[in-house]
Amino acid sequence: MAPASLFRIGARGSKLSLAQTRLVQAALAARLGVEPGVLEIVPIVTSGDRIQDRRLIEAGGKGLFTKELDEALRDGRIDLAIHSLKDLPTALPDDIVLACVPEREDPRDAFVSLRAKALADLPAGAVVGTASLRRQAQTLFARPDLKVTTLRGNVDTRLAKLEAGDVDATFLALAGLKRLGLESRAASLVDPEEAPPAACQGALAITTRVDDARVREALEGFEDLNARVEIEAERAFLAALDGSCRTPISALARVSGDAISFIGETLTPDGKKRWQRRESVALGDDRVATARALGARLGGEIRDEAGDAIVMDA
Ligand SMILES: NCc1[nH]cc(CCC(=O)O)c1CC(=O)O
Repeated sequence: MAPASLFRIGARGSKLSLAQTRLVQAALAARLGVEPGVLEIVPIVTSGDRIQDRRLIEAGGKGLFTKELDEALRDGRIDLAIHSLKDLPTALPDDIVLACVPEREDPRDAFVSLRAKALADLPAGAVVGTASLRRQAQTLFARPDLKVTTLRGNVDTRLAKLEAGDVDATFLALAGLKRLGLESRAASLVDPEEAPPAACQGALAITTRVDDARVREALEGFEDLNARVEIEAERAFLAALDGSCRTPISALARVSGDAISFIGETLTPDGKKRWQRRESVALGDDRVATARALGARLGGEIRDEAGDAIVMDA
């Protein structure tokens, strides 16, 4: 007889999403002292997965990957939803809450290439493929002599295209490679001081209904407070910059003891201009409030400084 379901966990059905959802399932089951099987995984197809036309994805923004999960929470088809935090919009619907941020995986980008150990080693004119506007801009900022092109698809597809020689190099989140057991594909790791990753990279989000006390209670103690503090700083930075999908934005906060250090930047898509801030402050008693204030202030400073230069036309 199948065990009774305690909670149903919704997530996108992609390989990476299911891999990270299984990790959460195992860790949460261990924390609650139950068999993993009673936390049932329910794959949910999102508009972002269905729509093949990139322009529609850009028009709909990040919400295209979360709307169906929010609806499944509302309908009671699932009790909690797992997201990559970097794909979660900064503003959530009023009835949905970011209930828990589990332990964060390594936030760094991996440089992946069969031709070079690092970006600096690529020959002039080499082609770096990535669908990420941020990675394109950072590449051109560091190496204006390279070519950038879009490289789409899931992690497997992108690695296959690299192997087929479509591009000379790409960047992938190390966290995703690790969760898929593909860490060995990383030729090197990007130093966040040189090119910070996407805000919230490597972190996962567990969302639920605001009024679901049973789930919120079960998630208490599963949160990693340092990860929460870091992502709150990074999301506040994003929100202050009004991160449209068309603005390359990077942000990384790291908590160490009572201090938080933050590095964040935005660039023009052609990589010709970059606005960057870095700062460390003491966290004090209200760690989340301090982190949010820091991210919001630094994001606001960059917004004021860059002004129209970062409001891109389509
Ligand atoms: N943009 C897609 C995406 N969203 C989350 C991850 C995995 C890493 C993470 O959890 O931050 C990836 C793949 C990538 O950027 O290489």
